[in-house]
Amino acid sequence: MQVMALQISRIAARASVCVLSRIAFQAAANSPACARRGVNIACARPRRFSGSPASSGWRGVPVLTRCRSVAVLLGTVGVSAAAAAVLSSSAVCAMAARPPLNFDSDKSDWKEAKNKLLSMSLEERRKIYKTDYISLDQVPVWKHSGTTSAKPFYKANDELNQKISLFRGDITKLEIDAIANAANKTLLGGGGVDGAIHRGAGPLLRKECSTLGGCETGEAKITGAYCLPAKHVIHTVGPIAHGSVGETERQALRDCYNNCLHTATKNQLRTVAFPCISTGVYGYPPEQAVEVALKTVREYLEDNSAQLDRVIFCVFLKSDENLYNSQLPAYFPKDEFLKSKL
Ligand SMILES: NC(=O)c1ccc[n+]([C@H]2O[C@H](COP(=O)([O-])OP(=O)(O)OC[C@H]3O[C@@H](n4cnc5c(N)ncnc54)[C@H](O)[C@@H]3O)[C@@H](O)[C@H]2O)c1
Repeated sequence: MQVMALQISRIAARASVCVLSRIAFQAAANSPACARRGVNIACARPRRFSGSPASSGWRGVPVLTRCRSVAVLLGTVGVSAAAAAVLSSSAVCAMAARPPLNFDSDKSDWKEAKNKLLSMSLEERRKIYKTDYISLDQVPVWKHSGTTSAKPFYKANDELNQKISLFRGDITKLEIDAIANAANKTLLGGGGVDGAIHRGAGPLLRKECSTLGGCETGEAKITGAYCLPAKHVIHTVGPIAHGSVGETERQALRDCYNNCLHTATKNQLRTVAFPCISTGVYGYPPEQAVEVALKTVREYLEDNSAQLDRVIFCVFLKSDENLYNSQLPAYFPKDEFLKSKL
């Protein structure tokens, strides 16, 4: 913003100097005094020759008055040029005096910080992370272990199988386009994965979240990720099940995965990671949640595979890792797996 102000002030200063000096010289050029001396002033607008140069000029105006008006004009030019110089130099000083943007302070402007981070190169961003990071090439594509009892629900599709990963670890370390957050309706942070994401991102995440007006169950809202290795956080609110799950809870959990994927592709994001939404404090039984998660992601990829490169199921608990390993072959079967079943 300062740069723009600086440029505008410079342009305005130059324009005023040019206009005023042109008027001043024009006045001087037309004065009979110049005509007598045969002075040819370059900036006077060339006119088609129509008789002697003295034929026009300030006929009937006293010489002293003419000199005074030219002096006033030139003085104005001088003053405006000086004012422009002062303005532009003070703007430059103001910019130079500004401390560097602190991405981990709630005193910083979250919009400015978010835009700055999104414009940075990967190397520059890596200096901002508050945590160590795991790049995408360190997250392998899921591979069948070969032994499973799960009956396949879909045809084998190797293109889709190449877009799925199962990763056990801390979602806040993943250096990808977006991580999903199992938030609550306030979007102002809490505990579990929500708390970890807010701690890793720093206070500007909460600052941006506070402008979103909360989030309904099943909805998804996107923000920057600030000091996290991910570029964005997609916040979603899972259903509170507390052990019992009906169609309402199933549909709400489906909506969480669908709306997060839709938010990602709408923002041209191609790599997304999900925690096990609702299976912690919200009490959704993990063995039921895994089926909703895999089915929803499979069906979204059937229709939108060109828009996504990787969907990572980021589990935290060993029990969840075992669940996903046992269920993945049914939702993402592979050819030789099917042949062996026939
Ligand atoms: N778990 C807590 O102690 C606690 C306390 C208050 C609020 N919350 C949060 O819980 C509510 C949402 O419940 P929820 O069951 O959807 O979420 P959750 O309680 O965070 O659990 C969701 C899943 O995320 C897993 N998880 C936890 N930390 C990480 C991590 N760093 N990386 C990857 N996965 C992780 C966790 O094991 C569980 O499988 C929200 O209010 C939110 O603020 C959690």
